[in-house]
Amino acid sequence: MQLNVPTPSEQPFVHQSQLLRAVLKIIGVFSLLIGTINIFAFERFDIAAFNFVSAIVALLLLIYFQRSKQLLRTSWLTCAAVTFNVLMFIHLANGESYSVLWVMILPPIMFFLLGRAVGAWLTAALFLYVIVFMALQLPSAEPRAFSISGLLNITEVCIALWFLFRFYEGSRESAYRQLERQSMTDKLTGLYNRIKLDAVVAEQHQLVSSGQLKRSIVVIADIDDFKSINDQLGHIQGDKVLQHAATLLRNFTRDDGIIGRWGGEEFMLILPNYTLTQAQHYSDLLRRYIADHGTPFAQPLTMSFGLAELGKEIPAEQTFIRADRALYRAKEAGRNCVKVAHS
Ligand SMILES: Nc1nc2c(ncn2[C@@H]2O[C@H](COP(=O)(O)OP(=O)(O)OP(=O)(O)O)[C@@H](O)[C@H]2O)c(=O)[nH]1
Repeated sequence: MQLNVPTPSEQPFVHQSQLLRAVLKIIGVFSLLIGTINIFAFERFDIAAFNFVSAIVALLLLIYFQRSKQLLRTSWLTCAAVTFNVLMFIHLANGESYSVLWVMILPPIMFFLLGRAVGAWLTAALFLYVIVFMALQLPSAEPRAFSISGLLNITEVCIALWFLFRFYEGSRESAYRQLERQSMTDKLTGLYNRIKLDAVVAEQHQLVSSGQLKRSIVVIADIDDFKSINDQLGHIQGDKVLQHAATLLRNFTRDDGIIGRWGGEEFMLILPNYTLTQAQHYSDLLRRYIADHGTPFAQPLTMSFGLAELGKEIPAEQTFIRADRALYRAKEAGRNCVKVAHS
């Protein structure tokens, strides 16, 4: 259950940086392709020159970003370069051959890179500009038949939008999954946190109540005399002992149950389909496994265990209370032992 999760502070930066790099690469590749088409298919060297310049600008921005890591500045420069390029292309083509369609690639780029508010204002302003520009062309416009260049523009814009949205959605989904993992992970130990444990217990309770699961046992495991470990070694080393205890718990339980950090020096293990007797035996083996390993600082490490079965009729919180009372009895009995709450 160990999860490698980036720290929350680096997460948005990673996501935005990936987006920026993808946008610059897409712009670079597209500009090269379209420039080539403009030379060989239409002999529009002026437009092709713009395309090649924008490919070079995209490459330079990519290099600049790799070196400086200036996310916001590079995002603004990218948006400015793309806007300039699209508007120049529309002007050079006099708005003909569906060239105005290219304005459609601006919203995804601006929204991705500059955020919802700035993206909304900028794209609205650019759309307005293009509508006015087209309106001014109306008096001199002649009705034209659908042309090969019009078809190409439509195709290119569709492909560009497809790539942009496909990448964006993939990147958004992976960011969401990472956030989801973070929200259920205890930062210190990498085990499930209390939020996730509450959800697991609620789900198990529901399964037991509906008869889909025969039974489920909640085990609370607490490190003995952890305060004195902290006092002797200091808080930082105390954290390492907690991490070590988490590793031992994870290594022993593997797929047998669901394990997490309940809080402080307390852990919770949920054992679906175990009887109380089986869970008691299992917990005793776990107790011995931990005592045999000690702390990484050659000190004894023991844990006490309190067990309770999730009951059909009683609320899940009552099971926590009963398991906690059993744990209390284990502490009173001298620690390093397992006690069961019998209904
Ligand atoms: N290093 C470290 N210590 C913690 C953390 N969370 C809680 N603690 C410490 O855990 C200790 C728990 O102390 P007590 O509740 O007295 O329990 P105990 O010393 O383990 O005694 P028993 O449970 O009765 O065996 C306190 O000193 C807390 O400061 C943590 O994240 N890191």
